[in-house]
Amino acid sequence: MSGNSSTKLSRLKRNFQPIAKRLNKVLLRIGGLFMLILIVAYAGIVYFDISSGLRTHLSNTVQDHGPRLTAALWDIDPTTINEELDALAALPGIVGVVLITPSGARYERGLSNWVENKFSYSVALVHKNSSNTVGTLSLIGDASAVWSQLLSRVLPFFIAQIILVLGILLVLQWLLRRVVVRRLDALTIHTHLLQANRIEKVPAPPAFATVVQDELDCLLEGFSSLQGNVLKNEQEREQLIRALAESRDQLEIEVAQRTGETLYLSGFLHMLSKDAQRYLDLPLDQAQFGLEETLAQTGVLLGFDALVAVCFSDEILPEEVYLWHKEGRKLRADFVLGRRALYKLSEYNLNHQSVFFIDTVDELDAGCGEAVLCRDLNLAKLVALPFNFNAERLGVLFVGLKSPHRQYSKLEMRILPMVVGLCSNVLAHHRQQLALQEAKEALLAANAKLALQANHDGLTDIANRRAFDESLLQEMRRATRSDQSLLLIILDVDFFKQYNDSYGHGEGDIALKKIAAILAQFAERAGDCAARIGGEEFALLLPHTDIRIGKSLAERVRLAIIKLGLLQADGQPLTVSQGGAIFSGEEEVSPADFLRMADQALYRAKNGGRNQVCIAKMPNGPSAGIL
Ligand SMILES: Nc1nc2c(ncn2[C@@H]2O[C@H](COP(=O)(O)OP(=O)(O)OP(=O)(O)O)[C@@H](O)[C@H]2O)c(=O)[nH]1
Repeated sequence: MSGNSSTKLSRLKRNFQPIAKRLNKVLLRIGGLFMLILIVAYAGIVYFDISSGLRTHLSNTVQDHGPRLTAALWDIDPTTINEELDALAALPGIVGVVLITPSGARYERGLSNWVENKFSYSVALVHKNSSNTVGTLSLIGDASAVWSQLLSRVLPFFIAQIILVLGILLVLQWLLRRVVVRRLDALTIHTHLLQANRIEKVPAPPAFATVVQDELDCLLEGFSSLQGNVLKNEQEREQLIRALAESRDQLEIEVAQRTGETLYLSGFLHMLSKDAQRYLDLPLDQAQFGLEETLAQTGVLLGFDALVAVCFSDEILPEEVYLWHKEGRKLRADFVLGRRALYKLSEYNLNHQSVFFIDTVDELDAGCGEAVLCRDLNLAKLVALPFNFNAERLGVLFVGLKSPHRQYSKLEMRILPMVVGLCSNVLAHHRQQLALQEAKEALLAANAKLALQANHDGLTDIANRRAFDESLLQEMRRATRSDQSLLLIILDVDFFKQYNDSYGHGEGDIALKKIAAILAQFAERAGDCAARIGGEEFALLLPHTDIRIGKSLAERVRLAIIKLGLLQADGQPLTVSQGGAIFSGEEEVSPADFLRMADQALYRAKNGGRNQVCIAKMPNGPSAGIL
């Protein structure tokens, strides 16, 4: 306890002590007064008792000695009178004897001043026979004996009274201390300890046995009320704190649960998003495995027994079933749910994407798709979650349980739509990918056809003029870069007009095709090009071919065409004239110049009698001119 608290306690005690002291004084005075009254009363009683005893003693003495003294006075016998008087004076308690005769004679023994003595007894002595008074006898009692006797009797009483009163006072004081002062102390301490932060540890205030309407009672009542109020407030506060703590704990539990759920959900979402990402990277033919992996992960995580994603058939694909089963069970081969064959799965559920529970599999028709599914997969209950994509009914996800007692939890029912969302996205993506692939293939085919049409000659199926021009430019650049020679041969069918005229255009076309096919055989290397560049005019572009090889090759072409056996109407074989040119890669000529060179050589071949080969070199080259 601090110094300040001690001072406070002392001050409190000081404030209450005068009450106790006043009570002590009152008790002391009442006790003293009571004792005094008792002693005085007792002394009075004793005094009267002693004095009356003395009087009785004197009276009895007179009774004893009176007759003899009366007889002696009647007989006037002085001796006897004196003897009797001496005898009387010698008696205890008698300090003086006075006898006065009618004649005035006076006999005295001992104390003579009897008038002042309160304890004297006088009696007239009367002769029994004559009834004459013969004298007056006065006996003087011993006052000192009375006082000493009084003292001897009152003193013990006085002492006893003092002891008794003191004892009573002590007892009263003890009781007062016990009942009042100690309680005052207790109240003081109680008051001091009466603080809000330790109110529950403060002992109950002392209780008085009797109801005393004084300030202590008021104080006590006040303290009790105060403590009661404070305790009540404290209890209410504790209840509130407890309730608050309980609410906080509950809140913490809920937060933890929600956090757990959120973590679980986010983990699940993470898994799904990873799966979704994975699907994008999967080749088309592996989408099924990817989806079944997702179903497996979902089933294992949530503790289901089977997950089946049924994707309805459409114009592109037949019905697809993606399955995961805990024990590896498979579905019957002829299992078909179909877009409209769903048992009990109402139109409403399908249209509104709402979950449909099939709690009792036994209620299903034996032949329906769900019954087959449950039987094959040994399931007791199903939940069906339809899924759409772009307002198109895409399919249904079935989540099956083996035990009829296992329930679908709220958390699961929050997660499953995510799986459904993923399924619908994956399947839609899969189908879109397939459709896209088909479209792409068609486009590629169309493009290829177009490219073919753009670069190929429709009649002869070899390169056309456009492709030839590109090839010529390309190969001239390459020849320049690699410093390699490039051979260009222009071929023109001789007297083809006659042939046409003789056999018709159809036969002419056939001849052109056959010639083109021969040319294609001589342009098999990479970079070689056989093209139809005019009506009956062809070109051969052969990289890495020098003049010697070129001449030999042109000769073989000429012979090969003759060997086709195409004959003019006069029996002569259908021949071609060839004009060639060599580009060494060094000359600075354009494709048009190069082509013109070959054309000039062809012109010379025609003029030279046809069915022959003329090959020219660049005019600025080392061997320019016609060979
Ligand atoms: N059947 C057919 N004939 C064609 C085609 N293109 C051009 N011709 C014909 O080829 C002939 C070319 O005749 P000309 O230019 O007079 O030359 P030529 O008769 O071959 O005589 P020279 O070239 O001088 O030997 C024409 O009759 C054309 O009708 C074609 O695609 N099909």
